[in-house]
Amino acid sequence: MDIYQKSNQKESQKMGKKRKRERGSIHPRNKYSDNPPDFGVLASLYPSFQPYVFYSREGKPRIDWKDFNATRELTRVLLLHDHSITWWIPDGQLCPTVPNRSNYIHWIEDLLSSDIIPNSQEGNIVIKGFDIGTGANCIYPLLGASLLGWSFVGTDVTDVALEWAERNVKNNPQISNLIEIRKVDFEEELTEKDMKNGDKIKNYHGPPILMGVVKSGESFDFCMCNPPFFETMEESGLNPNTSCGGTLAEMVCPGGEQAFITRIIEDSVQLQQSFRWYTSMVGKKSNLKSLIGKLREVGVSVVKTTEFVQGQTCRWGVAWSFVPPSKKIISSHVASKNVLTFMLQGIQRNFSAFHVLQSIESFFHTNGATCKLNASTFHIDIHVAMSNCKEILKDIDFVDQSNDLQFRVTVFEQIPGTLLIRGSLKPGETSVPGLLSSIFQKLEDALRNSFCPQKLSNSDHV
Ligand SMILES: C[S@@+](CC[C@H](N)C(=O)[O-])C[C@H]1O[C@@H](n2cnc3c(N)ncnc32)[C@H](O)[C@@H]1O
Repeated sequence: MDIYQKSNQKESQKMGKKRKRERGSIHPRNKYSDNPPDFGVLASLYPSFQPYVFYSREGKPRIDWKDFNATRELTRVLLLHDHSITWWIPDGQLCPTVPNRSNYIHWIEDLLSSDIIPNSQEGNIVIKGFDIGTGANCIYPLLGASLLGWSFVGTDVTDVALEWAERNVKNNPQISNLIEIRKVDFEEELTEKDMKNGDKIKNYHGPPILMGVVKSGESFDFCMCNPPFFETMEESGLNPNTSCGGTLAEMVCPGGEQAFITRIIEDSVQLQQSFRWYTSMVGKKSNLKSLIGKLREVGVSVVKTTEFVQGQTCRWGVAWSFVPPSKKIISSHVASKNVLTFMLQGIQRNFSAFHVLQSIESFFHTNGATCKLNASTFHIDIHVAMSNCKEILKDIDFVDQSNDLQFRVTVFEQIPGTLLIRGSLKPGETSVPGLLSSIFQKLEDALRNSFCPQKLSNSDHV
């Protein structure tokens, strides 16, 4: 290899790493994050896997991702080898990839251990999860129970999914007491014609999802869902590069994932804090945006999103809660000596952080202050000359007219729809006690009126 090829190779490695960083990557706690499965080693340990492994010209062991039998056998040996799970699914059922599904489990683990909402768990209580549409593969309960000791209710609607999920649980007595498979009862069966006409039906009208399935008095730490992504079976066949199987009932729902997840949101409004976190996987980024809008409309207290990237597959995760966020994050007017902050929650969808920044500038500007806006760092340096700013200082009776005030206001995006506004005195600057805080109170009222009028009362008590 000459030097040119070498540098080309280095360059493409660099580009590869850059692309990977840009697109996100496997969760750092994922078992396969530093150790991707070695098909050669697996083939030597598991003869049943051998026939599916071939070697590239460079001598790298590979499998044919379009061969359902190969992907199913890979999942079987990975679950056995790395998780001591005995597992199988019948032909044609959706075949999960283990590293990919593990990312979702680890993201939920992050949410549960974060202090975004207060942790209600004390002591060593087993975490309770609810897997909506667990499938024949029952992958999330099996992984969650074996990796983290979580307990699960896994639901489904089809006989084959329920029968095989039960089998997969029973075949693993070491964790079977942690998993309950629950049948979703419903009267009206969706016909194949209904499913195929899915693109004409935007509202979900299938079997119950949470309401009517969650029993009275039950509560869970989280729910999770890999929803039927597609509106039609034709749409589900768009990716010719993989063959993970998947039947009509597994892959398709009238209205697609948008309708399915919207129903989960509607159910969550009824069930409120019966779940600490509601979560779902989202297959299309365009759907994520409108789902976040819907979540803001129904007044959830927190929304979090993530990207799951595994090889060529990219999916998103959305999580929300009705539990009031930890005081630490949202407390209004946290005053340290020269720094004040307040949160603006429930900002209407059509407004961005930049709109808020501009509105802060115009608030001070129309009140006679001098402002210098820096759009790249989202801050404004403000100079309030007492003699020019009578309006803003009205009702503030302790002002020493001889002193000017210089401070910086910065806008931080916390989560979608929530901004943190921070005001800090210029280094070395001192202020009449309470002056900055009084000005800030006026700014907060003005911003709330402009950007989140309906949230005025809500934000007062969180
Ligand atoms: C895309 S598959 C996911 C299977 C598995 N969780 C996975 O990640 O591989 C969607 C599953 O949801 C089930 N399903 C559809 N509607 C449902 C409902 N209302 N309640 C529970 N499960 C449902 C389907 O039968 C199917 O098994």
